[in-house]
Amino acid sequence: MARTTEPMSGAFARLIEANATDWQAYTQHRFVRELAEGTLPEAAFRHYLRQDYLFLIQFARVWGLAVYKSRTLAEIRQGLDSLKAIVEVELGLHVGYCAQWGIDEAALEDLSESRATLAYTRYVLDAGMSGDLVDLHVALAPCIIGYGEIARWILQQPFTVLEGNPYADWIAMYAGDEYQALVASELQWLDERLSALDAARMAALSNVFRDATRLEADFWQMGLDLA
Ligand SMILES: Cc1ncc(C[n+]2csc(CCO)c2C)c(N)n1
Repeated sequence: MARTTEPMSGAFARLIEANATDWQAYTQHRFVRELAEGTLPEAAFRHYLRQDYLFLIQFARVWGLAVYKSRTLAEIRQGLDSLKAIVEVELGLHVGYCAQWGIDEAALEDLSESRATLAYTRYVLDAGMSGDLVDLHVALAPCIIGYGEIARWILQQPFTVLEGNPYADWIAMYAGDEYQALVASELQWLDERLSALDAARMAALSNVFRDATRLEADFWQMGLDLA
């Protein structure tokens, strides 16, 4: 597991700096702290897991949109690989993980989307539809890069308890090398694209990043509120 955090220094880091308060409210949310301590009510986590299943289905559509918004074969492949990863691997893992928490597949099929799930997923889809591939990736950054940072942050906190923590598997998955490598490659993709943009374009993207970050924080809050 990754135990150190290299401070980000590329163009993407400027989006975080410009939205530091929202970013911290998301990445250090009470849900995240209680997950780290192992004190999060299990009902909150179960609710989060159920809605996350619906979230992942919408994110498969987001990667389908990324394929459509691509300009090069390399970009199409990248979108397709992510789409296949969600549909063929991540959703299956999620269903298996939910089963460990006593949530069976039939219960997942029966769910309706909460307002927080609707707002966040449709926001990302709209950012991609009304913008270009960079808008789409910036809207995805709180999800992909945020979860990586959250897992690394958790491992550094003095209040974090991994032994006997019912959420230890969840933390280990996002702190693990495989997921952290995905975060690093997304960060590199964004740094390359963002470094070529002017201030006005960066300001517009900063708003997309801020909105998506707030909607991620609302997703945590949804878990706490319905517990
Ligand atoms: C609310 C919420 N936000 C982020 C993730 C993490 N996540 C979801 S899909 C994906 C990969 C994108 O291709 C990642 C990293 C989550 N599970 N739930």
